[in-house]
Amino acid sequence: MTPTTMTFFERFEADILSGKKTITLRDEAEKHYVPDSVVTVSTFEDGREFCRIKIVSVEPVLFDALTDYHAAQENMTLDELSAVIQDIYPGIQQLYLISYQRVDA
Ligand SMILES: CC(=O)Nc1cc[nH]c(=O)n1
Repeated sequence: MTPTTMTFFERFEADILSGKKTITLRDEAEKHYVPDSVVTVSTFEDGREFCRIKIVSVEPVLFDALTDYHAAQENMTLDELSAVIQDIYPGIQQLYLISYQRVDA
């Protein structure tokens, strides 16, 4: 079934709303998003809905293959992105790069 919701940590909300963060890296459990589908986005902490996004693409990427380009799309340095991903997904190599566009409400 096509997922219709996605959660983000509250600390990412401003970057998503401003268009500075245009990708998210997720694990195996969240690889089933479908390009062109529209997803309601809410905060992980309290489930507050704050926007909708259209999924552009879903591609596998290894943690060790992350680059400055990926980091820029997350509005981070590569060191910051690596630390964030290691914190959220400790020890995971296989990630899924989900690219998205904000959809007007
Ligand atoms: C809630 C949650 O897992 N949020 C994540 C995980 C990875 N990247 C991201 O932007 N947000």
